[in-house]
Amino acid sequence: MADLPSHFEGPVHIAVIGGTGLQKIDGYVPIATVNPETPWGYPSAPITILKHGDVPIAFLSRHGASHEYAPHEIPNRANIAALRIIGVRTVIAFSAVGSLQEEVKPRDFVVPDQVIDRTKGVRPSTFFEKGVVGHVGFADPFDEKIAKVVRECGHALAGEGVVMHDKGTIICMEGPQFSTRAESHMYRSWGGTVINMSALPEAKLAREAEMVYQMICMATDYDCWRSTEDVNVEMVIAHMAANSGNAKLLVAAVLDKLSDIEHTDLIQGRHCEGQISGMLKFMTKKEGRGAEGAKNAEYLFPGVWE
Ligand SMILES: CSC[C@H]1O[C@H](OP(=O)(O)O)[C@H](O)[C@@H]1O
Ligand SMILES: Nc1ncnc2[nH]cnc12
Repeated sequence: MADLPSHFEGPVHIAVIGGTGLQKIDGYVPIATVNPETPWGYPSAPITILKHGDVPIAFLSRHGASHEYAPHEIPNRANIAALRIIGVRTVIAFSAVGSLQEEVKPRDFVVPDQVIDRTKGVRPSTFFEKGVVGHVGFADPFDEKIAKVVRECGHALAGEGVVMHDKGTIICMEGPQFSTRAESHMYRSWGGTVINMSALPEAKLAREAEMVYQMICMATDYDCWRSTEDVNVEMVIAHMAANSGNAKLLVAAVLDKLSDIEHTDLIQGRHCEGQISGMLKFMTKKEGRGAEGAKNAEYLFPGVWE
């Protein structure tokens, strides 16, 4: 990667954020690595730009190039801001999750449609502060249009052994320790389908940044509610490694589908455009706006205060 250009001309509309066990995606030619410094610092790793026909793809490793960031240390604001500044409007986020339901077996995929926040407030989770107030709708944290594409791709790969669950609620816990048995049972009673440590604030920040965001989960364990074998890191890594072929097939199919001309407006996030930036100006009156907060919002949305 060292000798790749550190600049890429032209916007990249689609990004994949890879998580545990998906630190890179193979089969694509890398054409650049970019590492923008944002008002919130640098992303967790340089962003690789991959050649994919006429529709380049950005890839970012959530936990860093060597998995050096624990879930609570991930520079989520820098990650989302850096993707936004290079043009990304659609994020496919991949996550290794514990299953909270019998029918979601290790190595199955889930396209979540809801999330319950069990993080502990220690992660910076908004771009809007320091004299700029913004409240965004988050009733449906993921994007139904992208979810539909992911589901279709998943079901089309059934012959390859891909098992896809069309809906589900993620419990996003703080970690880095796994849950207690009592917590795991409680999450089940809440209707949780799967559990991870990284859906939030990533999804909230993507919403604030007017980006289309959909997580794809792959189950790696039954957490600790099932009283069989309790989750541990080796188990997570082993299932991820064993099924990484299918994970990559699925991601590739989704990228191919999203690159179709019919999805141009979707991947450019046209249906979200202006929803957040349009609201900011009316929220905090000009005379009360903080210089730093205003400058940060301007970074995300050039011209927002005009
Ligand atoms: C290694 S087990 C816990 C770890 O795995 C998941 O990572 P990611 O969502 O980035 O795939 C989970 O969220 C935890 O961060
Ligand atoms: N059981 C679990 N709890 C939280 N995050 C996870 N990631 C994978 N398995 C997990």
